[in-house]
Amino acid sequence: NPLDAPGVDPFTVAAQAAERIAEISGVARHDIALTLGSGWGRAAELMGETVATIPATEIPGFSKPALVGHVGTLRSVRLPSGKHALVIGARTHYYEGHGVRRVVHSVRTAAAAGATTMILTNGAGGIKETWTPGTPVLISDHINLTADSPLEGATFIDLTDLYSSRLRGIAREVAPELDEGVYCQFRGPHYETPAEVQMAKAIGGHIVGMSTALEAIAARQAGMEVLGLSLITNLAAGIQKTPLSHEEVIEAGRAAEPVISDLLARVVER
Ligand SMILES: Nc1nc2[nH]c(I)nc2c(=O)[nH]1
Repeated sequence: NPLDAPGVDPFTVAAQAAERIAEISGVARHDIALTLGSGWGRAAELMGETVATIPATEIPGFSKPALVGHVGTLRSVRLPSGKHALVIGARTHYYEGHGVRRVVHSVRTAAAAGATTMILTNGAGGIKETWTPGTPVLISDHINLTADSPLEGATFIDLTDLYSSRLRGIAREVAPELDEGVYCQFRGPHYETPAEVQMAKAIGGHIVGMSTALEAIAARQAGMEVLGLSLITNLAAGIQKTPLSHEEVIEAGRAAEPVISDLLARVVER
């Protein structure tokens, strides 16, 4: 992967990736980009007409998906407004151990492709007991527990209102019932112990996951406006009485898919 070469500039690779996307899709500029996490996969076809479906392996810096079910493709979608959305279905997770550059490459590529809005979605564990599996929630802020950053060198970036209150306002106009919470990114790939979930709660977290925070920081560095949405597919360990199971997670995501994909399509239309 070109991003692994020592001394390579990740923004150069992102520019090459954006160029390739423009070539293959025939779309010179994408106005908005979305990363679809567990349970959000259906949103792409609901939000507009797919102009091109691009295998991630065709694009410099992207890698084959590690998760079964995560189809490693990017889609160029023409929205009813005539704008274009770049839908990224090939997220690289931090726990794959390929380094932060690979984790945030899709965001940097989206910015290089012209996107000024980055919508980050994920599947996550819920700490708030009122959230049942299948509940989508807005991310109001994050706590980055990875002890890592996509920023290199003295790039002191402000992260105030990182999860745009303007975009959250629009989302709530579309779906007033949406709750919100603070997202804690753990390194994973193990789920948290009940004690770690209580720690996350004690430090102000409401959602536990293994993605998104590092991507959001990179999106801010690229000057993009960020909207984050978590699909609560399970209550975090210790919050619910039964042990976590990956099957339960997949099932909850599948059941919620039509609802949240429609929600996302309506938010994007705005
Ligand atoms: N860290 C963490 N990530 C998750 N992703 C999903 I789906 N559920 C969880 C969870 O309970 N904890």
